[in-house]
Amino acid sequence: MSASGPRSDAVGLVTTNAASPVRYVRVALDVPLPGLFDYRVAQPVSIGQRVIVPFGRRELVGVVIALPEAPAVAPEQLKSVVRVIDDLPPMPADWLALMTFAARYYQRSLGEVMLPALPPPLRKASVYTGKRAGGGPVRRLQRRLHAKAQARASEANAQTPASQANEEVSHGPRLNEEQQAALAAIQAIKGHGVLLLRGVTGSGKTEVYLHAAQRVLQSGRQVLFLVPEINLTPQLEHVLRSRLGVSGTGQRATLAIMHSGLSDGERLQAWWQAFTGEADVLLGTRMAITTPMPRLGLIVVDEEHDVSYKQQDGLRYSARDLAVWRGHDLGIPVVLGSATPSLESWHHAQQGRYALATLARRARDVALPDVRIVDTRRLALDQGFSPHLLDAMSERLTAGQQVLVFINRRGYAPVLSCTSCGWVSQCAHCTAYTVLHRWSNRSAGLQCHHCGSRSRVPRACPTCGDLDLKPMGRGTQRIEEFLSERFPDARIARIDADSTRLKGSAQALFAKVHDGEVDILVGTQMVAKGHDFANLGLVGVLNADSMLFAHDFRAPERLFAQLMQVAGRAGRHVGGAEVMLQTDYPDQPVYRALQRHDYAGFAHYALEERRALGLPPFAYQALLMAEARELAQALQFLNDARRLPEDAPDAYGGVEQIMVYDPVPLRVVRVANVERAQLLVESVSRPALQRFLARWCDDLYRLGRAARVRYSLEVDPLEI
Ligand SMILES: Nc1ncnc2c1ncn2[C@@H]1O[C@H](COP(=O)(O)OP(=O)(O)OP(=O)(O)O)[C@@H](O)[C@H]1O
Ligand SMILES: [Zn+2]
Repeated sequence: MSASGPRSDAVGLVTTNAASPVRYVRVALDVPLPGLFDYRVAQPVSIGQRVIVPFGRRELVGVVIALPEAPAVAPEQLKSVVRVIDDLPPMPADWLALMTFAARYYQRSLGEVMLPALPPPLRKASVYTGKRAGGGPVRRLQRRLHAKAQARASEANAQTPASQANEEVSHGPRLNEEQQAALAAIQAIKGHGVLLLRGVTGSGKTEVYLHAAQRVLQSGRQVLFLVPEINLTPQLEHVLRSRLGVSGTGQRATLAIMHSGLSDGERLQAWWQAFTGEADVLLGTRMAITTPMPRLGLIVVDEEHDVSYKQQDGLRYSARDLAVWRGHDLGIPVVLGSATPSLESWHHAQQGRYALATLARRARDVALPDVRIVDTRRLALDQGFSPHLLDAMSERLTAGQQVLVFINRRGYAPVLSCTSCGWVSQCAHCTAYTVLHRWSNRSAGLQCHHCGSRSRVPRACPTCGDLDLKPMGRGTQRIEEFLSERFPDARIARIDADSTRLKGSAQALFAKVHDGEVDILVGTQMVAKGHDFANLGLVGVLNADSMLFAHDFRAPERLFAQLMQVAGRAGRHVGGAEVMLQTDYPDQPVYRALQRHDYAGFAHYALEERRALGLPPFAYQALLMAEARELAQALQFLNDARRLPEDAPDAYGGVEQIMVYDPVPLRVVRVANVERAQLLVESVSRPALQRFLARWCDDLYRLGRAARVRYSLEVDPLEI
């Protein structure tokens, strides 16, 4: 397995050849302890190989990081490696370097970063040592693939030879001038460079990616495609399968898919195909970014602004940021595409650190939809709908077009309340209201969207006994119910996290919409992104105002992106489409910019504000979160954490560049009976912040053990 490009940061020293006897190995393990672990070893072993080692009373899989001359502890205390796993070549140096970078940047131990980056079967000791291990998961996979290939070969002999390789590659549309210019800009990148492709919704960014990918494949290299959501993989998979031509070998390029909806076996297969170079293209969600690919030549990050690229638990990495680092390390181009780039990426492009290509017009000869702002302040609304929106819906339905109603709230109603005493339904375990849900036509219940716990709908008010309990506000289910009464002939589909819980159900629902079997689509942000609807003439936006005054400084950016995305689903194949946005605040700059389809104007305004306030991308942040039974404990821990640098000012060199804020409770303080608080750390210098965090983490570890508080540190948090 050869890795290309310069190694910026070699993890180990040298890979010894198997002949010379290695006596000790230094291993990364996925355990909540800092540092690496030394073992004695009798078998030949190389850096990057996996080993099974005893740890406490368990056996764990670890990755060999170094082959030290002498162990870090007394040799007689060393335990021995149980087994050297040799079903794969050692993990390549560029992968080890990526993991080392991620561990350092996100302030986690190497093992906590490395092991979770591997498909689950590769990091479970039991699948190698158990009675039915059958040589381990990789050998089993190889046998399965081999058997499949043989079956296919004998079938092909019996019938006419019509395998995928001989299938006709379909040709896409001719690139327009803007698309050609964007493609040329990607091809002009020599070695590493990031290109930000800003293309309005429906401008044909996908075509640009495809052409860029095709060139890379022809030169014999691999392509990594990242999409923010599982739901977008089938659509892009279909396009890639029909469009990718030959790779460097003269064979039809092959594709592997990776996302969290796969079984462990499926994920291992996709990973293995990318790792061995058998797959030319890997299409996946954020987890795919850590897949080793020996011939990687291009990384594409579609919808690069999407928050789904940030992992929200465990190692809180940004797949987009890792993609940029990986491209740099390998000396290859990275394409970031979006209609509404993140302000971070946009800022880089403005400063010339990223190249910028713009697709200002839609690819098909249609105009962007008209955005109409409906001032709802003096209107009588019917279940949240203005007469304007209802009339417009009737018209579009009569004309045979589809309508999308967007509301970012699932369930029936966000809260149940008592009309006489004001009681509201609250979760017993969280500081949050419980949401009223319809489970079926006949049954309803209350559910907490924070801890997931469910309860029955009380028959009478728990405080005053009144029987008149009413749902307040509305979510997708109530909207769906209302619309089915209002438009009895229309076929209505609802797409949200509830209606798509079962595997494959989202895909089935989207297929119905694409096939024209749906007239009205009611959906949350799940429907907003990426989909190329052909016949959607009207988008109605309800309740956007609820996101206007969130305390997070990124809220306007996120709202604007979301509205641009959802508006962009309208009129993609035929013109004359319309977006109706209902609001009590028609003069908000976010809405005005949306009306003008003015991303650049919005970004300029938002960046100026960030600059004035010293917020990212003009500053760098990290967030320390603490969880405890009681808020006071969490706050105490954070206060102690805040004072740590005072005890050892010299060790924290450069601390004057660091701003540590006061600890604050989270907006939703209690979730599942755990109370939470957080502390923000900020600096105008990324290196200074990194230095501070590295030292701080060591001290936090000691503090945390004594305090019995669970804590986590997030670098570059997206929500504060
Ligand atoms: N050069 C072209 N000529 C004609 N049609 C094109 C061309 N390029 C793309 N298209 C079509 O335009 C439509 C929109 O393209 P695509 O879905 O790639 O847009 P996009 O930029 O990814 O949009 P979004 O950001 O909204 O997802 C598709 O139906 C695509 O087939
Ligand atoms: Zn709860």
